[in-house]
Amino acid sequence: MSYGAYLDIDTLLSAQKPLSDHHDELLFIVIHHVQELWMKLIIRELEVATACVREGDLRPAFKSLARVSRIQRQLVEAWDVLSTMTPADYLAFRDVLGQSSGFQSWQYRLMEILLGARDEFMLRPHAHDAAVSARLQAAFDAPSLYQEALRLVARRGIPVPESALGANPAERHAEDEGVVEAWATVYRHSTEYFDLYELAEELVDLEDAFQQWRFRHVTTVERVIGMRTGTGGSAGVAYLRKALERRFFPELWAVRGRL
Ligand code: HEM
Ligand SMILES: N[C@@H](CC(=O)c1ccccc1NC=O)C(=O)O
Repeated sequence: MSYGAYLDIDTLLSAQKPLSDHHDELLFIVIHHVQELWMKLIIRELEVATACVREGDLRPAFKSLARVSRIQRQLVEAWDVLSTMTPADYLAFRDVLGQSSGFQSWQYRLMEILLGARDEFMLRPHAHDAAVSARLQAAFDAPSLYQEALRLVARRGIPVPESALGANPAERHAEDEGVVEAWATVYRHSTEYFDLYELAEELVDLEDAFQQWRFRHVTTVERVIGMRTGTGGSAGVAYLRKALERRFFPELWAVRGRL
């Protein structure tokens, strides 16, 4: 066994296939590949963390979530490299992208779904791919990390509204006053519920970093293509700004104003 054989480096390094001769297209491809690889690991850790929370086994869940946080730092930092690409550098090869777009990143959607996002539009771009669709749909129909956290809170004897516990996990979770109250109990009695309190803070860290990623994405997009519409057919910057308003754990943010 050699380094190259074990890591299948030839496959890895043959996957960057620029369609133009423009210098920055390789950078554009590498950044996406790096981000997709990190997303692959995040998905695994989120699946493990969700299963652990379901079992009430928080120690390994914290280990996974700590790893997710560190990977997220890498994802956020990666924008710095891409922001060295000027509008002219990007526009030189943008045409070769056709109608392809980040909308079609199934791993990104899976991360959002595992965390608790539930929007039918997320599944549509993947309808043509049976394997991917099945994986997204399975996550969509299963309790999210957040739902498992709320179920654990309820099992500890803190009242959580039945609707938020997810009789139907595929239903969209809207901000719920009763859930804010449940988290307020955890935060007010943090010595009694220390592990739940720690879990809540880990989730806030995770959403904080996710928002930072979205913010750096939209800022990079604005500096590179301004207010142009996206190749995926959206309004571009305006759409991405709207996505910044989507929260996975709305009550964990709301509770901070109530303590
Ligand atoms: C110059 C670089 C980039 C530009 C100009 C850009 C532009 C855009 C635009 C305009 C959209 C909205 C969809 C559309 O209409 O096309 C979008 C969505 C998206 N992009 Fe990028 N992007 C860039 C780099 C990246 C990178 C490096 C990633 C990392 C994987 C990424 C991932 C995504 C994802 C996941 C979405 C969907 C977001 C959502 O629906 O909330 N993009 N991008
Ligand atoms: N939506 C971008 C294109 C784009 O960024 C993109 C195209 C193909 C593969 C990945 C992409 N990255 C993220 O959206 C644009 O409108 O320029």
